[in-house]
Amino acid sequence: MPPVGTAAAVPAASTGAVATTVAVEQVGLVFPSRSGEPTVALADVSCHFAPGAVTAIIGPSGCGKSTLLQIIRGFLAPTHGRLRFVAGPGDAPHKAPHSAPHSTPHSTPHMATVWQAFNLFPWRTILDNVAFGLEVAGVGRAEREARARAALAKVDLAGFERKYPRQLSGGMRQRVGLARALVMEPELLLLDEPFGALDAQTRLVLQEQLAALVETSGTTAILVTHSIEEAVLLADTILVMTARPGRIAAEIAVDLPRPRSMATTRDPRFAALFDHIYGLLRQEVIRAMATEGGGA
Ligand SMILES: Nc1ncnc2c1ncn2[C@@H]1O[C@H](COP(=O)(O)OP(=O)(O)OP(=O)(O)O)[C@@H](O)[C@H]1O
Repeated sequence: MPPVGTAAAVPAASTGAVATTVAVEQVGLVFPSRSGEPTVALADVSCHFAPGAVTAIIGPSGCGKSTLLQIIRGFLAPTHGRLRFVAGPGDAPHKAPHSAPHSTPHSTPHMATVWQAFNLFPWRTILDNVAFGLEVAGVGRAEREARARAALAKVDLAGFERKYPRQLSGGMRQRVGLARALVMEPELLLLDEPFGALDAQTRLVLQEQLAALVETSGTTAILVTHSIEEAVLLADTILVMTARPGRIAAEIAVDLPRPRSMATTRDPRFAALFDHIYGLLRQEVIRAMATEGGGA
């Protein structure tokens, strides 16, 4: 698993993230196979990730969600199609608009990723785990420690700086993972089932915390999840993917007010969105099961 947040260009402390638009244009990816049929993971995926907004990607297992994220991260090259990144101020509905909007083409934005596996270095303290990406980028000790402390405070882990990962619960370790991504002040934050390995109660608390963090960060965020509830709670837009080969089946705007919390899940609009997405997903899951059953 690659280390998190090790890109070379690190914004200076407290400058805040510059949001990035990601345009995915007719992207396809085929995994070759030495024996048997190649796997068509993605077919002609076109979608748009708005600057400063949270976009959730949801779809049946194996439809290519993680593959799409890996392409955006630059770890996989698409077989066809292209990606475009545009730097500019965030204009997500829940964030304050900037006074002089502008945007410029951008080669590769500064990205950070939070994976389901914690991937912390067991021999480093929590502070040194969070500061790792800054250390790799050559940021001096005093600044990186100050930034790491501030990131830990954002995820309610002030006071745990000198502990080691084994001394923390799973939920706390995942918050360290989140702090490690946030400390890099990424223009693009990629979240691949970040809470998938956690128990239900811890997951609820972390979803609420993440909702609060993304509301204030201004970073463009892409969240891959299996949870409809998580998608509706966190996202401005939800992309529902088809069964493999993955395409975008629907793009759904989530117009629930922010701040959102568990109380939001009792809003009738939440239930309506949940049912709509469940209906779309159910069709795709049944289609995926039929394809697998047919041996395709
Ligand atoms: N390195 C690889 N080589 C060959 N096939 C692969 C590789 N990585 C993924 N696949 C296949 O590509 C398809 C898409 O995989 P991917 O992990 O992107 O799906 P996903 O939607 O993220 O799945 P899940 O929800 O189960 O995590 C699957 O059929 C998977 O088996």
